Amino acid sequence: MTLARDVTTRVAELRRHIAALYGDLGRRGLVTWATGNASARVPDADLLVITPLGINPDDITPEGTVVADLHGNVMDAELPPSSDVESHAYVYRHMHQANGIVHTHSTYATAWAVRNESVPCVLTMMANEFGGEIPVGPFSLIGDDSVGRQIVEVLSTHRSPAVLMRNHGVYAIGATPRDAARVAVMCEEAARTVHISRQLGEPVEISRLLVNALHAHHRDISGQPPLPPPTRR
Ligand SMILES: O=C(CO)[C@@H](O)[C@@H](O)COP(=O)(O)O
Repeated sequence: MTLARDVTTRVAELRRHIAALYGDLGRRGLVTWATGNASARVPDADLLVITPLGINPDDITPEGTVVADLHGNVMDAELPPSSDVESHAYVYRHMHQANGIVHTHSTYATAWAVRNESVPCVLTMMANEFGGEIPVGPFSLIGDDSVGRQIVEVLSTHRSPAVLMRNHGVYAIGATPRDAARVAVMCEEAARTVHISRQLGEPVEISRLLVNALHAHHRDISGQPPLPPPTRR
């Protein structure tokens, strides 16, 4: 594959960034051995950079990441791509503000996914970050774009930038790969706290009005624009 020099530079930067970010997810305990993946859109190039198949975060290197097009076709790689490459590509094609995706099987969030239960919005940090509940998507087979289709479908009716895929794990979307990683960390934090709260009794809800006010205020002070609804193509 021959890329323009500026695209080559961007790809090299994103390869380093995705390798570092995935290593960090491992050190935080969000990805254990090879139970997740991460990707970045390459700006203005219809390409993405994604972690390779079955990689332990301790072992990832920039050279080991995979460059693919936005249909999941591998363009440059030493290793096979993540089995989710077509799903990440589908999300980038349909959510134009998404520039990073992180997938984890983090324990508490995945426990909610196994129960097919959304995490209710009962924390101010959830209102800030997710603008409501963290929804659950349906069971989807892995290996093609099925998971991506469901991510786009579910997130089109929620403000949350994360979705729990039933019997599977977390997919977090961000305006940058680092934002997606932050969303994945927040998702696990929320799932853990709400789970522990439920062991003590029934969590007290936050009204929709207050959730809206908190979310709007957070957007104003953080400068994070909301991800616009997905477009269907
Ligand atoms: O969730 C699953 C399998 O259950 C996969 O997405 C996960 O293990 C990561 O797979 P990849 O190593 O990215 O192919």
